[in-house]
Amino acid sequence: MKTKNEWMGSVYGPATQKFPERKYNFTNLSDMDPEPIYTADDLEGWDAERDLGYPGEFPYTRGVQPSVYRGKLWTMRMFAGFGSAEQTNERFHALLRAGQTGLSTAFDLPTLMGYDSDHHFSRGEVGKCGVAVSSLADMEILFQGIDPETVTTSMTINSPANAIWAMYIANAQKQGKDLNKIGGTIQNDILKEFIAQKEFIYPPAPSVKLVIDTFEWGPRIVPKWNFISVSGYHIREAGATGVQELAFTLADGFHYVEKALERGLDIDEFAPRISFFWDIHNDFFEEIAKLRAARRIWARQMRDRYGAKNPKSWMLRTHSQTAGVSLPAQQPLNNIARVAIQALAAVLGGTQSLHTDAFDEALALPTEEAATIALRTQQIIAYETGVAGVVDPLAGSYYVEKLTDDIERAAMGYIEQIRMMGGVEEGIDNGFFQLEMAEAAYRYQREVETKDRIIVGVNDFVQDAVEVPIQLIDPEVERVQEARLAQVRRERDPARVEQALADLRDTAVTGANSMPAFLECAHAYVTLGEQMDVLKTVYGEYVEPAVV
Ligand SMILES: C[C@H](C(=O)O)C(=O)SCCNC(=O)CCNC(=O)[C@H](O)C(C)(C)COP(=O)(O)OP(=O)(O)OC[C@H]1O[C@@H](n2cnc3c(N)ncnc32)[C@H](O)[C@@H]1OP(=O)(O)O
Repeated sequence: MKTKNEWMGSVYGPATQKFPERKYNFTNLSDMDPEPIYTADDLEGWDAERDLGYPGEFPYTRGVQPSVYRGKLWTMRMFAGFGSAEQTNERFHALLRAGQTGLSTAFDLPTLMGYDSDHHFSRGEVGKCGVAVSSLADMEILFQGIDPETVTTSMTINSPANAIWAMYIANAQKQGKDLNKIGGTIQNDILKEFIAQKEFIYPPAPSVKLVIDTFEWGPRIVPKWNFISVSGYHIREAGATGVQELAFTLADGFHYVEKALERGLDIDEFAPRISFFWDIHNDFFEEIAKLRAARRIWARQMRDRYGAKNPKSWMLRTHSQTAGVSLPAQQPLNNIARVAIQALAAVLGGTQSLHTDAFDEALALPTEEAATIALRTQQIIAYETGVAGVVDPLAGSYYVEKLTDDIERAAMGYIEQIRMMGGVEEGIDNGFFQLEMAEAAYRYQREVETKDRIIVGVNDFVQDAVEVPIQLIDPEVERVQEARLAQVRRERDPARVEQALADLRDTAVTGANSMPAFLECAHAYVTLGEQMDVLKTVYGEYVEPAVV
């Protein structure tokens, strides 16, 4: 048989002289330039036992479970939340009735920033991009009729994660639920807030301390809970390439591991409950290879660098979401096709949990119809295409294996660079992440503007605007929240509130684990804003330095 080079020289070369390659930018979204073809010659030095293995075994390239989707389909977990707790509770029930298999909560901006709905900073934003939760009273309504022992719930909350998690747990305790049985995830990934999304309150060091409190407390008290979802999603949405997303996110994950080890925690006690979250963009094979490379890097580093012995500590389990940033407002119905392709990549990449974006995402929060089509897209992939019937069906593809290797190598290059500069917190301080991402975003935008990269409906194949109905938020929600907060403040025990806040403040002064104090605050109906404010008196507030 000919070698690849021989074929390129004797067959491909002459053929493309006669009929030249299209003048098009074939690079993927990480600026890697694929060759026209891959063969066994590209896998020289590749070792199937070392680099691929079997599903459910180190290094987990092929998936964390031996049976992957033949055992259990990925969790269909649609991110939802708007308006009041009552309205979101209704949407949650509708999604479960439609066949969704887990819940995922979107909070409004005031909640994400640690402000109560009646704070003057919250005006105009209450219930807009998610649900408003200011105290246990809201949490009780939000999850009414949903059993925390049978439905796992994710909550996208970062700076105020400890307080919101404590409210969820307090609500379960009030219903007499067994904390050993309740499962779910809090995002709780503050590092990517400093890198990308910018929803921070305190400076990096105390913020990371609060995260490590959950690493210590979670496995002992709520053992089935994933107390972190280390997130590449927001890094990617802020302009990073796929390789940068992978590298920066894994570097964040390693940073948390190192901080937990510094605290003296046992790696095999906390690491099995670290989870991840990736953004799945348009380049189909790049995204599949990214997920495979992510599992392999995590497994290798956790075993060989950090000395974890429990195989569960080596397994990178992940949620994925189709890329919001890839869904333009122009010709929005085309986004249904984009989401289907991205979701297929997430599934072929072996995700554990998936959110599919609604086609109207660029315009507003999804309407119920748009959210249902997005869920149905997952169900079509799961039940009609056959892709869930064979484990890691792309293994052994010359291209996919080579790309997995290349992405692993490129991401490890970044991870080593970050380690050399002194770690993630140093990279935040010196603007490294921001500059790298800005450069990548600029390059991408230039490619779009010069039509070096075609986005259908945006810079080519354009047509007149198509109107679609959008979801509007009733401003009345602000009044509902104000009234409920007033009632909470009137009816709670002020002495208990005062004591709970004093105890929470003490943890910031002494460095003690804050979770017991957050839990008591939740039970005492201390509001979110009051809790965040008392910690500000010790930790201060973070002001981002200018990056030049
Ligand atoms: C963009 C937006 C914003 O900011 O605005 C956002 O951030 S939205 C962000 C939204 N984020 C999310 O929704 C995060 C979602 N994350 C998660 O659900 C989790 O962290 C996850 C990724 C680990 C997935 O957890 P999950 O419970 O859904 O799924 P798992 O795969 O862990 O499955 C549940 C249980 O079934 C077991 N299991 C699963 N598959 C198999 C199999 N084939 N054979 C045997 N057992 C299996 C698992 O070990 C586990 O058990 P056991 O538990 O006993 O091990």
